[in-house]
Amino acid sequence: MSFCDEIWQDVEPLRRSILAHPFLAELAAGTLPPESFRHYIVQDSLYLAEYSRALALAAARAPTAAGRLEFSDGAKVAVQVEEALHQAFFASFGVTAQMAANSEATPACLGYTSYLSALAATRSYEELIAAILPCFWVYWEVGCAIKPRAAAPNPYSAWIDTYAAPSFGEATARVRALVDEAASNAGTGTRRAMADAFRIATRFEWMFWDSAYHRATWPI
Ligand SMILES: Cc1ncc(CN)c(N)n1
Repeated sequence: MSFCDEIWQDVEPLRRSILAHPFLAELAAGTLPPESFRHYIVQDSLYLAEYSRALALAAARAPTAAGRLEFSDGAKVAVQVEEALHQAFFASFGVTAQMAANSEATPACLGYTSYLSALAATRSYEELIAAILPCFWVYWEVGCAIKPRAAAPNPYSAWIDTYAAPSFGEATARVRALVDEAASNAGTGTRRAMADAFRIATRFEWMFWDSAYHRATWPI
């Protein structure tokens, strides 16, 4: 079993909770309240700006050319491709540039991005890329799970299609291979830290959808 297979199995209960989350169930059914999706898409745009920085830092620290290429390309895609998706949703869900610019990151969004930034600043390349992986892999799993049962027509079909696209699956497989390669050269302590980082980032994925579903704000 590869390292990635092990850490994927380790987060099985979290993945089950993600797949069962009402945000995703209602998104698949096309019944998710537009306010919840608007909340998600604005927060996701804040998230992706920071995620792209984490990818750029991973690219800078990657020991191989394959890693530098993959993560620098990912940094570009996070800004260009996913932002284009967001802009299309902003237009159809009535979010103006001004509204997006004035939005503050929620605790879930800031927690996730700050965690990635902290790893990039103070931990190993191995831990950083393990924390980067759920953003690919969890979305790929969600996209593939939702697509066959999604209602049609569905106001969220562009979102579903993006994360069920074969090209997204291929990018996920390439990042997984980089994580496996890093783990195969790492000692026990680093591998344990990588598994922890992967689990924490997967938890943040659940929290991100949950926060959008409840349209969370700061409690004070
Ligand atoms: C929070 C989050 N995680 C993952 C993805 C997919 N790149 C995303 N758009 N947003």
